[in-house]
Amino acid sequence: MTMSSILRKFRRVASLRRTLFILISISVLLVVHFHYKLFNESNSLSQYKSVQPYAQLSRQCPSIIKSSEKLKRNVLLLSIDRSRCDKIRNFIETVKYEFIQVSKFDENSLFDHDFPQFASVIFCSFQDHNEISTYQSFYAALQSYQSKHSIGKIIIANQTDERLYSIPHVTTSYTEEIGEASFLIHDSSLLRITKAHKEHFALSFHKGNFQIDVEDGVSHEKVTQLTISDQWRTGVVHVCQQKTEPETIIFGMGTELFVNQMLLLDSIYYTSKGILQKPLEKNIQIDIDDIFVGDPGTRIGVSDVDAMIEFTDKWKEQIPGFNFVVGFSGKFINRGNETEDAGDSYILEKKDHFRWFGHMFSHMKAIMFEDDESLCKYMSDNKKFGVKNQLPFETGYAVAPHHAGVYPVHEPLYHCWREVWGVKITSTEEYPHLYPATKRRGFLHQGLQVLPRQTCRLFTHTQFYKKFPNGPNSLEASIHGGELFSQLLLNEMNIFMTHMQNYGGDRLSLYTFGKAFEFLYKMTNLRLVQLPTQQLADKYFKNNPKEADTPTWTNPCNDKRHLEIVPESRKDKCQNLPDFVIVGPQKTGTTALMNFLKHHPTFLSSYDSPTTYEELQFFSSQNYKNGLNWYLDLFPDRPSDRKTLIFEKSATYFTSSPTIPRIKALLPKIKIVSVLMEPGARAYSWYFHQKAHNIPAAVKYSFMEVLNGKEGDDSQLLDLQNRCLAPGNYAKHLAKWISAFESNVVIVDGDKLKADPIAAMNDFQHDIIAPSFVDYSKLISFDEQKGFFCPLENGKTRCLGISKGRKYPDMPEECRKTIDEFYAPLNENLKDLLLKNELSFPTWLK
Ligand SMILES: Nc1ncnc2c1ncn2[C@@H]1O[C@H](COP(=O)(O)OS(=O)(=O)O)[C@@H](OP(=O)(O)O)[C@H]1O
Repeated sequence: MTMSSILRKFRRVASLRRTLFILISISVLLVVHFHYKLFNESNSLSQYKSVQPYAQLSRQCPSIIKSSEKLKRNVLLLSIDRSRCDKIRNFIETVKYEFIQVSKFDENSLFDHDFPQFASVIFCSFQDHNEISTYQSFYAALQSYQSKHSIGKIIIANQTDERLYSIPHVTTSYTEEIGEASFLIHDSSLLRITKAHKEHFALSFHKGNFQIDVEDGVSHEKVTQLTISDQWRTGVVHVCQQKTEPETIIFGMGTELFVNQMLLLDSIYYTSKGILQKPLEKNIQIDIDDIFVGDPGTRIGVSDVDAMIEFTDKWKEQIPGFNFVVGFSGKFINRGNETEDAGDSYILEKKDHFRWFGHMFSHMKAIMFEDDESLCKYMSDNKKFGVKNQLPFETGYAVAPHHAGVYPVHEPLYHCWREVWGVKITSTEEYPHLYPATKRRGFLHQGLQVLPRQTCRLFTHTQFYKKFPNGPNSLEASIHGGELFSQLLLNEMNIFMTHMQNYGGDRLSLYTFGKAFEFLYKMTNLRLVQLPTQQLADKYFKNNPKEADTPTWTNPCNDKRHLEIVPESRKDKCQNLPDFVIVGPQKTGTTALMNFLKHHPTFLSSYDSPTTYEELQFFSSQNYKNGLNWYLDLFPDRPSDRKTLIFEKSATYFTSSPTIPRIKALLPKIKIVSVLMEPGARAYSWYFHQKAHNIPAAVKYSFMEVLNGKEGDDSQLLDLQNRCLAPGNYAKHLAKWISAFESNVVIVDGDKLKADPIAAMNDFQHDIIAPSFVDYSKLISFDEQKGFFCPLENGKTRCLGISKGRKYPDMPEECRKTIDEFYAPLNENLKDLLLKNELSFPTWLK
């Protein structure tokens, strides 16, 4: 090699180095600049503006004196038009206060001895307050209740409020403006969650806001004030208790503004004298769904891992117990570029800074595995990876890859989680549905505690601030008073799902949560804390005992997103759910009806259940815990070549209280078939049924003794009497079915079904709108030996077994008289109910 060629090469290398140096310097500058931009530049919504300071007002109303009364923890929502309460009800449901909504203003309906007490009163609009106060006796009774228990009231401007309303001591003026205002929250006596702010902050607001002015001489607190076009207005006002009026908190704008959401919580607390309160401490957990899963260029490197650790340490100071909870799929380690592979090794080295849970080895959906064996094997491979790398596992917790398998439930996932990992807790955003987020709930299934999970709008593809869906402002809005802020404010517990990609790129997760925590702590006195997941789950289900139960199963066919996460082989199953259910009551001829329908070409009955035979008793018994798939597997496939109505019958449904909401949730449009036999004959038949099963009280006491049982008698006798007679109060039970299923309730005349089933079955085909009509005289015939009509098979009658159509003596006259007297008024109620709902009368009722 000549000297000149060496020099040329040296120059080339030097110029390459120079270029590299310049490039690196530019990138460093860019990174520093962008990092600064992202983490230090304030956004428009949280920015404090320097407007002309407004005189700070001092507290005028007394500080809260906590009540020692044992009032029921209900919020009373009052409105003439129920829909005006929709937004407030949604808010109350989100924070999980119990509530009673009243829209009929007869004092007896509110204050009779059954009516539960309440601890806070909300008028859902100014108009409602105005109009309800004209129901004088009701309003007086309400005020006397409020004064007796020192309960204040809250009045909220609604978007339907379009004129001025008179509220005692207050004048309201309506403005149509929309725009940006400078806000100020004064230090008033009702603040608990909300922090007072001497500085002003900018906020955009919607159409329809009221300015509230209080009469001179009436003590009050201006809780919020805002300037619009340099004019000061009062947004929320607290009128202290007056001689004749309870204290009143008036919201000049609805509940959409986040400031008003905070203040509404505080107002409920204040007006209920502390009876309705939510803890100031909230639980948080941030899961990282899929470490190691992602295309090269989208993954995390060493510096990203360092940033995660740095933020963990910083957040630990504000959030005791904070750690990211990280899911891993071992197969994908070292599948990135060189920098990212270094990041993979580095996070394993720094494993103790995180809490880990196992995904699937290759991050496949659990629903791809139809059987337990292959799914469990896949999970085991991932566990081996975790054990080999000595990852500190978060005991008993896991999340399902791709959100699939937790809800709708994929049973093998539950099984393998328990077997391979000992999982006891998981979380999902799908129960009962992804939207609305405010209605997400937890549940228990197969020994697992399933917690609700929240979204923070960071998905695998959300990597860069500027490319945030709908622009960075939409992220900022969510953080500063929008969706993310509301979740932190309103939910007692938030498990958020993030992804590895949100820690690479612009590290959007660190940015989003950093800003969200900052804003929450600036605006509120709330404090966040993270618990180990087992403690979190125990706490959640203790605080929400109603959710510590089997989920209320919903139909995946009615939710596109749910249907997508049902295993391929089961996707069609929900098409087989029944079109009608014969709900009973017991001993009215329901089995005969079912049997006759089985002989019709276009009615398809459910299969027998392994335990309860021809009755599935899914909605009314422990079978409900077996899960939806158990129920679905008890129905035949719906034929594609002809129209068919699928049905099941369970006579226990008629009187069972959990059944109606469960059927309604799964099959909102289903038809409900009830067979009504003369109730005295039904009671007599039921009594002999018990006797045949050697139920001691039925063996011991005659039917007359059962009818005559009175207070103080043998408890077994009274129990038998109640179970014998109560189902015959048809009107009481039927009213509940009609209220839930309205015109979809079909009545079958039980006496006619027994005496003239050909006519009864023809009526039924008409009422249920059968896909094809058959003449039942060709399908059934009277069987002399049985003494009943029976279906014909190959020209011969095939009757029901000995337990249906028993032989027993006719009812003694004395009993008939007593039972007729008992049911006479109840049958009158039934007549009224059927008439009101345009349902036909059974012959025995006429
Ligand atoms: N065709 C036919 N065959 C047999 N039995 C008939 C028929 N039609 C109506 N019934 C009456 O049905 C009564 C049994 O009612 P259920 O089937 O609803 O009883 S159960 O609740 O399912 O146990 C049964 O009550 P008992 O006579 O007391 O056994 C019958 O009165």
